Amino acid sequence: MEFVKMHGLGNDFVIVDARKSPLLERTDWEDVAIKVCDRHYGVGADGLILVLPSEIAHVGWRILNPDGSEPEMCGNGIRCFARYVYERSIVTDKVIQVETLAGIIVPEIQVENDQVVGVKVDMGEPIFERSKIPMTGEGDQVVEEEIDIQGNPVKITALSMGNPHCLIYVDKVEEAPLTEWGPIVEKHPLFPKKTNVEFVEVVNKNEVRMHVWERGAGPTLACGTGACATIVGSVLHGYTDRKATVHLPGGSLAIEWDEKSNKVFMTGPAVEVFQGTYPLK
Ligand SMILES: N[C@@H](CCC[C@H](N)C(=O)O)C(=O)O
Repeated sequence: MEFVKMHGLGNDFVIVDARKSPLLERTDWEDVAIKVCDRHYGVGADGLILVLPSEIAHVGWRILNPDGSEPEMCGNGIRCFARYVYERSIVTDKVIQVETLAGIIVPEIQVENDQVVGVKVDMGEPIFERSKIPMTGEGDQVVEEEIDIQGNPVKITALSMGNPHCLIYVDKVEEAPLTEWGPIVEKHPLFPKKTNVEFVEVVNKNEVRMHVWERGAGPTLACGTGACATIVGSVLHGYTDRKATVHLPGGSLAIEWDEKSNKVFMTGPAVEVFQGTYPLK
């Protein structure tokens, strides 16, 4: 299997063109993802991304987490995917429609002097309805809801960017109990499909710092959908403006929650690291 390794702010992916036989017919991609993403015995990545045909968009994709689970969307991954399909002329338009489990997502390739300098993505509208996040419990929206984590009362704000996110605001993100509470909240019974967990420190009206524990992956250097959820949640709380920067361990993302369209836009880099061949059985 030929692949390309790419990353967006250190959130890294193995990308495979699976549009043709025999890859198109494979039914064991969950197992392949577990093996390929392994950092000791595989290529090492935060996700496996497949390029697929689509009947309703320019191109289709699948993304699989390192544990083999299938998320609905991935912000950093879709920027890498967009650059991959554009630079290989799989899609020649700079505005690319991608069929995902979260609907059609539209990344736009940014070019300066014939070089791709970044990707801006129309990430669609945030979803607040509890049942659609999905979450169990009472009440329509989940803003500052108290849950118990190891005997500590903790306020959470939750929403979906196609995939579920649970925000926890902290004074200092460096001191947040990421690896301790992350897996507990990820698998909390309130989230029937599990959740991504973001610890957020508000710096000012235009900047936040965020560390993420990703569903099915653990701590990663960045999360695009998480950055979008962070700014949407921060606007709801009155902590930031609609246009703000999210600083992550791997770098920064520019996020805008547009008032008119209600859509969230994410802008950031997509970098190719190397190409290779992986032996599939
Ligand atoms: N890193 C991603 C999110 C990948 C999916 C996530 N692990 C999930 O299960 O929802 C991003 O950049 O958004």
